[in-house]
Amino acid sequence: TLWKRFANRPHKRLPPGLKELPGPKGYPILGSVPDVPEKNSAVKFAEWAKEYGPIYQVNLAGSNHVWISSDQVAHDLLSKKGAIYSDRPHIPALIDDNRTSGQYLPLTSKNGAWARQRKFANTVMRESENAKFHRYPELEAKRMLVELMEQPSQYNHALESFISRVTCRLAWGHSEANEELKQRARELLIGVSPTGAMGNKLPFLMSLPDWLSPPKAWERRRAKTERKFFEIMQKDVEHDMKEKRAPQSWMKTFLEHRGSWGFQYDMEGAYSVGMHGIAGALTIAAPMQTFCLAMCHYPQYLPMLQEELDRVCGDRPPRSEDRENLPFLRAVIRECLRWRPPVPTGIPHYLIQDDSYAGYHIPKGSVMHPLEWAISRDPAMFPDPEIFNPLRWVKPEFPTYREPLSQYPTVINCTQFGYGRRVCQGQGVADEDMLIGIGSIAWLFNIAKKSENNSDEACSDSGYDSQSEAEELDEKYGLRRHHANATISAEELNAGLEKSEATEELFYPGAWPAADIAEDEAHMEKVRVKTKKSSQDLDPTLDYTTLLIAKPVPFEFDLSVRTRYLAEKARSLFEEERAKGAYSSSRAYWGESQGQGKELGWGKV
Ligand code: HEM
Repeated sequence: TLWKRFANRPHKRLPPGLKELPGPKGYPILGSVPDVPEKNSAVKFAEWAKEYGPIYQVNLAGSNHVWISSDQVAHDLLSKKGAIYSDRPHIPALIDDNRTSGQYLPLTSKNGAWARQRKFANTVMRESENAKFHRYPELEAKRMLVELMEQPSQYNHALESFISRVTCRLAWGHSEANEELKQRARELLIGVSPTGAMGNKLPFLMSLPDWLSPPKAWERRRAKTERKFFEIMQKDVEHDMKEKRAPQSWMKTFLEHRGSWGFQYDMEGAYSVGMHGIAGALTIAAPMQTFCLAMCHYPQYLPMLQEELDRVCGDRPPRSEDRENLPFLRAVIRECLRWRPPVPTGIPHYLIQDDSYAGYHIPKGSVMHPLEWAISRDPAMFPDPEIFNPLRWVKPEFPTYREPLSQYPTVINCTQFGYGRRVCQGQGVADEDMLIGIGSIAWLFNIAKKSENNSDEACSDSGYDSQSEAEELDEKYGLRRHHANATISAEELNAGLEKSEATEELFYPGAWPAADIAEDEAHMEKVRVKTKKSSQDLDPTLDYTTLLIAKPVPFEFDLSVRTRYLAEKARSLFEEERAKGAYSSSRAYWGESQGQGKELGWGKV
């Protein structure tokens, strides 16, 4: 009986007529924990889906986890049966119970706090969307471009700052707290990730006194610092409102109608705004970094993107109004989300009563994972799913093509934002940030794999008057130059694929490519074999971080301005805003060394 108690199925008694979900057997007590790698665990769960089907269960240290790898099944359960599938599982590493504390909307169970905070969030999101997000993304994109020109090797820092400054402005009206927000986001991500805080791997650590359990002490300091930070941010906006100088923000909207949200405890508004700040800062930089990675490995698409941006935007970076005229930019962004989903294992839902599906029993208490990694690789919907191919969204022969192209492709309502009642509330923000952020980068820069051949070739259309002037200016600005390819070589067109499959040279710009990469079955077989083999040898396009939100591990690549003219244009746009006092520097909230060794401050990450 002891064996049975710890064996790999929490519910052995099945309701009549129903079968048990298939799944790996696992080991006593630990279940399948030893079989799940920390790196790319989503790939492992997707491999199991090939073996056990689109819905299967896995025992992980005694709790039942159900993995869904089909959009249809995810909709049938998580959306259509939202009444019983919309709670959240318990996260052991947090000191306050995430399901009931009302501190973090994405982690709260379906209760009163969730309902009122979601309503509040809907209002503020709609309000900022209608105001084109107060142009904060466009303003911060100008700063990001200059930072990228100054220090291209710090690209991930510049991208994350862009996102966190925009989110900071949206949440509290200014960008001063951007470094603090990034740190709050990092620490919370560690706290909630199964591969992060020790308390999630060994929950008993959270029942010990703090002095005996460093992970618990770490979490207590994190939670206290976060609370204090949210409190300071709210007070600052209150103060600015009194002085009549508060820019538009979610916090300002909250305070203007303070009594009308139905919030029930003192800090509920502060947490609600703060949580949205954190959610924004956490997520959007991931697809932006994926974009850089994809452009290195599939270089055939950047010239197409630049042709579109040049045609539509000319000598300025993209603006919100350009959206409908930039279908290829939207296709590239949509493909970044599909190819490397920012939340590859999905954010789990929790089942509150026994259920059944297609003759299978799904026990109450199951943790339900919509496995984004697998859902976005369904070969019927996404032919050759391992390949980054934005054309699948803009060429009619692909199943994902949809008209009108002024609206589609769009990231809005895509599976990467989840399912049913818990669907992501920041989709509009993410959509805008990615359009402006990724569009601005592609407008100004060439991105290429680090290589000696392609870094310093002279370029006739660069806008430099002479080679020596170009070199002088590059030196002054610390820039590297790279010219846009007018002709895509067969090698580039087939980047990431087998060499033997080279297609003929293709001239661009002018039209969508005439030739598709990967046409015949034999070719695809090779691609698949290569993908599989290289994932074992750690394919560089699979080198992602292991926390719940996955970003490419920082990598080296060539980031170089396309022309001097554009570089100068970008600089003058930035200078114009700077002269108006638009950009403040970051503020340190906890004194020296960000409060190391003190009661409040940055925890070790
Ligand atoms: C590329 C960017 C983003 C991705 C991929 C993403 C993805 C997700 C996913 C998968 C969920 C869970 C849905 C479910 O449970 O079925 C979620 C929930 C949520 N997201 Fe996002 N998100 C992104 C950006 C944002 C931003 C910018 C914000 C806020 C400004 C935000 C706020 C939220 C909130 C509040 C929830 C919780 C909704 C609830 O539980 O009821 N997200 N997001």
